[in-house]
Amino acid sequence: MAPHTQQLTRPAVQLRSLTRSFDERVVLDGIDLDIPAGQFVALLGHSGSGKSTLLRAVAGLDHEVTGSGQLTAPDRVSVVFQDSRLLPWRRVLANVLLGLDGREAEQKGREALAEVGLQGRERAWPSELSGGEQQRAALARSLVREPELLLADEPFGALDALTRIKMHNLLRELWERHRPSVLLVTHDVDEAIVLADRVLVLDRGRIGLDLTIDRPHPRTYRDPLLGEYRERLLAALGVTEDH
Ligand SMILES: Nc1ncnc2c1ncn2[C@@H]1O[C@H](COP(=O)(O)OP(=O)(O)OP(=O)(O)O)[C@@H](O)[C@H]1O
Repeated sequence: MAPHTQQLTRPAVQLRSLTRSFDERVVLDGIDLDIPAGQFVALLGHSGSGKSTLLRAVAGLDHEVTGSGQLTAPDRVSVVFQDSRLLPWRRVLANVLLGLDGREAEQKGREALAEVGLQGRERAWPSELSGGEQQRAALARSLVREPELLLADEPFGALDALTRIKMHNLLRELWERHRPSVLLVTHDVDEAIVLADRVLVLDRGRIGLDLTIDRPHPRTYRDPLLGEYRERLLAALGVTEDH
């Protein structure tokens, strides 16, 4: 079990020489990383580079792997996955409240659903929601727990391009309002630079590039000044624009 210690001082997440292996295969090879409280960080890397492994380690969900190193993360951590993981036999509000009881919790659940634009859908079944709405409900479920750290593993990967842009705006708005630290795993360089203030590239088990995106929000894909960041990230991923 990952050693999660209560952390009252900054940074929110601290990894020291974090190593994780599956059998003989080393996936994370001595990672050092600090994420200050309230920072929005995106994690890029090739398929199989270990992004999910890193996120699962920070979430304390990596029971199958062997590993070493030190890991500090806040107590209140929420995780959102590519698939909403709503329970099909529970209505939307009941899914959001899962494990929480009482009137106060219910009120917070209703407020969280309103925040993600699902007011009036409290009694719907998950199957009655679109993919984007299901991800909104998943975000509401994480919000209601007032996370200090939000971990998101390709949360918009299965959505169409238009819905994805709406979800980007929503996620950034929620972040502005609640200011959790965020670690967002994505394949999408544009998603990373539009949303995050800092982008990491995982390469051969290490952080190959740690890039601060110094542009104001809201950002759009068309911002020409984001082009330079895109190029640096693509180069770190071994992709050149003429391919
Ligand atoms: N439960 C497991 N058992 C054995 N090997 C695993 C397990 N989970 C992941 N791996 C291996 O660890 C490596 C990193 O996987 P991980 O899922 O972290 O990569 P990723 O960067 O998130 O990939 P993707 O972008 O495709 O989701 C891969 O080679 C994968 O095969």
